[in-house]
Amino acid sequence: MPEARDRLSRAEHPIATYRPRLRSITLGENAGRGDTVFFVLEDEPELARGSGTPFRWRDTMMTGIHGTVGVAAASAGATRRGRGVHRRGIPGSPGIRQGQNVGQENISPTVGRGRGGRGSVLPYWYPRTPLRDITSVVRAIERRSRLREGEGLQTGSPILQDQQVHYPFLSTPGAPLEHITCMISPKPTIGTSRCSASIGKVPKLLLDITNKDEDSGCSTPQKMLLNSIDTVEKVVMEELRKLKRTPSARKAEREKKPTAMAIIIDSQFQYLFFPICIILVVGILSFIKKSANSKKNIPLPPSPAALPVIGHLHLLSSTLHISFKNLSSKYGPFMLIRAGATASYVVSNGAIAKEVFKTHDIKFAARPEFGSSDYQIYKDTLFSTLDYGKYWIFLKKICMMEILSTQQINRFADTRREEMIDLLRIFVKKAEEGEGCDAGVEFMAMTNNLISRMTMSTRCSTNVDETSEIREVAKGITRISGLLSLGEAFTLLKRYDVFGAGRKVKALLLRFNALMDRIISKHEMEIRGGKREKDMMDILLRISEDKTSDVKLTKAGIKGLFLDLFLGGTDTTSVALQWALAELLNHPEALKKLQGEIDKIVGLNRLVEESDVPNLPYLHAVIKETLRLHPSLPLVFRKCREDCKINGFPIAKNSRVVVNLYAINRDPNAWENAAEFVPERFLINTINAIGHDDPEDMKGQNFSYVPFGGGRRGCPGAGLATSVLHVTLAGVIQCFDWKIKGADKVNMEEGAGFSAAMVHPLVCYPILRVNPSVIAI
Ligand code: HEM
Repeated sequence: MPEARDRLSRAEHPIATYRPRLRSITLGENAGRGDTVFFVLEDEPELARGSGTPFRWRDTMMTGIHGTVGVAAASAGATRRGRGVHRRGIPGSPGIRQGQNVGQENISPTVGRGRGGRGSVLPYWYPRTPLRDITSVVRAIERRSRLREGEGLQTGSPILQDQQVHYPFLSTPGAPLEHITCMISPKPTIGTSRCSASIGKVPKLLLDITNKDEDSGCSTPQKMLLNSIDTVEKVVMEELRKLKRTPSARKAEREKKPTAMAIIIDSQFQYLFFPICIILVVGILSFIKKSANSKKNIPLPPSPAALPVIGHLHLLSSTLHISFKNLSSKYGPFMLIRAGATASYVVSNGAIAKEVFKTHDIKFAARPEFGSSDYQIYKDTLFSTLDYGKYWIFLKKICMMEILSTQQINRFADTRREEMIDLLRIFVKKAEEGEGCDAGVEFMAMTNNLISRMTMSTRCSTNVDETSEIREVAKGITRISGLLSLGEAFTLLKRYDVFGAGRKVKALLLRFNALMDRIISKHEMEIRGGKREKDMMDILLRISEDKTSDVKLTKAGIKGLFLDLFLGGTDTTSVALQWALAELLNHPEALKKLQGEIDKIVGLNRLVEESDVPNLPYLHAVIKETLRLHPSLPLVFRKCREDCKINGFPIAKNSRVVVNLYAINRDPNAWENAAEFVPERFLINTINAIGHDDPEDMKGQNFSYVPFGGGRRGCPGAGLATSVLHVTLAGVIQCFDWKIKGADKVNMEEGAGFSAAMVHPLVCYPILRVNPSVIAI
């Protein structure tokens, strides 16, 4: 109201002003008996005869309907100040022409500034827009009355046929006018069952207002009029809102809108239609299963509030281990997390990890099925994913007694040294050229060469055809496995390989298969030619020929084991080296301390050797602290083989358990300043919770420190990995000072994927600090 009321400056009674032009009309069935009376304002004859009415009908949507109608004395049933039904209902309708001021249709075109000036038929304070609405209503009433007189019956609104007014909330053009007519009619019209009898209260209200206006002398007439308009507006808008909710209005709205289904089917996303349906079905099934479980009163560990279908997926980021850790600080060290249809018990402290790795070791000695399994041509031979059973035990024995035994690792000490020297030479070259290098890339090349040489006596850099192809395959598999985890989340969805990741893995594995066939035949030929046993392939081929063994190692078995050695042994070790160097660069005092220790024990005149490593406790501490903060495989997946209890909660057979090594290694209840890089914590010369002097502490016997997992399925490559890590880092620190490229600190952001690598490449400058002749074989 402020605008209209601000305009009030002089008292003038509207009824007195317009009485000469008022004409009364009666409506409804009782027309003639004076039941419902309306006052209609007629055009002033001299203006009506002119080129246009002063009401500017031609400028509004009511163009061409001029004639008798003006304003009912009490402004029946319309809104004021331009907020009327027409304008609100029809954005951009032709009713308001461009350039025409909104809410000004009552102003005579002859009056420049309007408002009660000469030539205006309305007092200056009169509200501007309701006129059209009121007029259309009154015309409707008039036509209805005329029709009744002519036909005796009314079956619909005559206004519908000629006015074609569109309203946003009803699809039928003009329907609201019909409803307004109904509102104004004191009794429902015969034959129009659509209007409720209850909405006929508006006319009575209007009459009350009219009478009150005439009688009352308590306020200025302008205020009375505006108050009346307020009241009428409220009632009419309320009635319109009710009409909007009628079944017919809703039905019309529904017919107007396309369904979500139609949108999906018509759109470019139609290929997502079936996956979405499947996801929904899976979600519903898992929900039913969950509620069935809760009805059975099976106690469940704490769990965040889940969403239908996706469960807790919305709480998980691509760095899953960090999301789990954050959730565990809220929901405790043993929680239930659902990703789509897959539920996992997540373990985040050493005490519960001990139950999985030690107390119930054999019950958790299996791996859950992964999304990739259906596309895994090695699914029955891959050591790391095989179910616990006779064949897995047989392969584990081969790993621990033959290819990854301490004896075998020692046999390859020279190979490790050669590969380390090659790496250091690359850094010398960079130092001489003053160039920066991506240390991560160089570490990766080195571990690849090392594994290739140990497994099949070939190097990536010298045998481009074979080993670089293996490297490419291994990298591809690791990368795509991230995609597979989505199908994994929706267990049923993986069958459909929605994202095509399964097919890509299969293609890579077929490449690997062909490559391995070539390498195996080459080795077989060499063995037939009397070559002595040199590498892991020779060992495995010998075992495969063993007729006395009750389990046979097939060619497929050899390939599966090799794939595991490549997948498990390259990324993990190079990523750990990268983190170790990055932490040392961010902690120069630790770097200096390590250099001091190596200088003291080894000096600057010879290159550090594996035999020096036991005398370098700070080096051990640095590697341990690195693996504590950055375990290369931060999550360990296990499947429960028998019903059992963990942390007091019953765990059903086939349940999936995820041990979050990352969270355990950073548990603030087990570690002081858990997130800080403090290698000294491993130097304390007493048996403490961490067990520094416990030689088993890297083998998963101390369950607050589990970088290699634990129990039967713990990492079989831990011995090899630690040998490589110690001597390589020692050489890199002994021979060079390091500067970070372009910043004071290395960005330590952790990336997604199985091997928690650094997000940003570790680009740094080596500065030689030993005589280059030291770096020689
Ligand atoms: C820093 C280096 C490494 C780290 C941090 C690491 C960590 C791990 C972890 C956490 C597991 C899962 C253990 C569990 O389920 O409890 C694992 C499994 C495995 N690792 Fe490693 N690993 C490393 C290096 C290696 C190397 C060098 C090899 C072999 C050349 C290797 C071969 C394997 C294999 C074959 C498995 C599967 C064992 C099974 O399923 O029974 N790893 N590793």
